[in-house]
Amino acid sequence: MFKGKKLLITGGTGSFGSTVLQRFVGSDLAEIRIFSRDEKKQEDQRIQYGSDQLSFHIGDVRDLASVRSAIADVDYIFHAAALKQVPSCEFFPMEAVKTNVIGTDNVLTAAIDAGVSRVVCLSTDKAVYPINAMGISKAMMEKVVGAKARNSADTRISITRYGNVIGSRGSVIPLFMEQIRRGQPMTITKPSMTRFMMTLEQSVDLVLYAFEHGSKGDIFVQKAPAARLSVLTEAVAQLMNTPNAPVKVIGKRHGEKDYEALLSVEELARGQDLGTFFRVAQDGRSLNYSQFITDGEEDNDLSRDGYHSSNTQQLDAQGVCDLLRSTAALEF
Ligand SMILES: O=c1ccn([C@@H]2O[C@H](COP(=O)(O)OP(=O)(O)O[C@H]3O[C@H](CO)[C@H](O)[C@H](O)[C@H]3O)[C@@H](O)[C@H]2O)c(=O)[nH]1
Repeated sequence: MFKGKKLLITGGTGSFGSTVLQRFVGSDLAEIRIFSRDEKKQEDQRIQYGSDQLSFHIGDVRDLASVRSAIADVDYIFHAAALKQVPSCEFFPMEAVKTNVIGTDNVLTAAIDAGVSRVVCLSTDKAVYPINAMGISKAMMEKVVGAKARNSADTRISITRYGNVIGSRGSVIPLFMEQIRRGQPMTITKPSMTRFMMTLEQSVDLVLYAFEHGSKGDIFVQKAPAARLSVLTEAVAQLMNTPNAPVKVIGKRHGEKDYEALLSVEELARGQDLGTFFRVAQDGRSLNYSQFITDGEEDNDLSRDGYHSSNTQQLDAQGVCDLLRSTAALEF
């Protein structure tokens, strides 16, 4: 599928893009094109890989013209560019709208116009029952993707949703590690909070699965275990050989949830369980609702709970340690 093709990664200098590069540099892709705003991070990747297979485009998904020029002649897109920090999006919600909603609309408009054959858009568990600006903007992003997917004949667009990615840039585990190194207490917001835990490699697997199997508008979710924050600090302390490292409870930050959902009740009821993944197909009905009174389907069983970080498999400290040890981005 990839042989001789050109792949564009928006937000390609982030944690996800870097993991894709580790896997695909040297593959039979003709070109991997990185699209992002930060010239320094692009320069770092250019030096790190020193590969002719890579090309770099400076631009911003908010700017349709820059997106169009980067997308010309591309076959596939992984759309990872996003504002993703919960607290900062709470303070600057319109910035989240510009990047996550309008930016996605720009990427898909340009992709459809350019005849790109497949696009996978990355979303997050925070888009399910969203309560913060980041999640709300990602939920809107999913709606934009759904609408674009419905109306595009030649470009197959799907979505992946996943939870917290261990060791991703700006996330809590590297922060805890840094705090221990500096002899500071680990700042924990609420010990009983749970978060899904996925590795960067799993996030790439999910995108590749969606890329290969996605029909238009499909949402793919990877099943994942979760852990309480208290278990997370215990595991990090253990791996850093500081079992008695102090912890300071600082309270929930703006917009945070006690637990995250990867599938709503309705999505779980109509989703397909594929073993490792769930697939939620797009609702294929048109806006002509009157016909559904006669042709409509029975509601599925809505009695089950959604799929969330408090009812999935819960890891103990040993389980978290095993996961963290397998994460290349973390050096203990
Ligand atoms: O000093 C801190 C900072 C955070 N946390 C807690 O650690 C957990 C994870 O926090 P992160 O900041 O690592 O992640 P978020 O859950 O806020 O959001 C992250 O996960 C999302 C997916 O759910 C997106 O990927 C997003 O980009 C990414 O920041 C949260 O329960 C948070 O309350 C602490 O205990 N102490």
